Amino acid sequence: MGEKTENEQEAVKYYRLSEIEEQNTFKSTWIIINNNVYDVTKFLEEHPGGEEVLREQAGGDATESFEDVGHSTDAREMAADMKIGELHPEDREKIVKPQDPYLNVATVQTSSWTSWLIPLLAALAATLLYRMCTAEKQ
Ligand code: HEM
Repeated sequence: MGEKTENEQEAVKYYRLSEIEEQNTFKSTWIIINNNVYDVTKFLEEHPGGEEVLREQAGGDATESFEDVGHSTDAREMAADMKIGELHPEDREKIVKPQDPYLNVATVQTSSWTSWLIPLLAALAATLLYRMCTAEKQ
């Protein structure tokens, strides 16, 4: 009793990202953590961190938020009970979130380039204006 056969242990259910993304409702809430898919529908109300944070991640990758909180071993064991499968290997690269901050950094760098160009132009304009004014007096 309770013993798993070799087949049961090996059988991993793979879900495509598109299927997981649909499970973002009250009726069914799935989240992805480290490429594992968890059905947290029944856990929403019990979550010590609140249901809101889980619903925000519903249907998507919650790895970063989950790790940021520094969940206990207990929490990880609870998660293991809710695991229903894994993200399809072909879809794993689609959820690489850490790239986003780098994209943001690039955007910030572009805007800082314009932020020194504008004062430079303003300074040039001021110099020209000053020269024009002093020229009139001579
Ligand atoms: C299956 C997934 C999850 C399980 C089983 C779980 C379980 C738990 C448990 C047991 C705690 C109590 C503290 C601890 O033992 O570490 C906790 C706290 C917390 N969780 Fe989760 N959690 C899950 C996913 C998430 C996700 C995805 C987020 C963020 C989006 C999150 C945010 C938090 C926060 C902010 C706390 C801290 C609450 C506080 O200290 O007041 N959790 N979680």
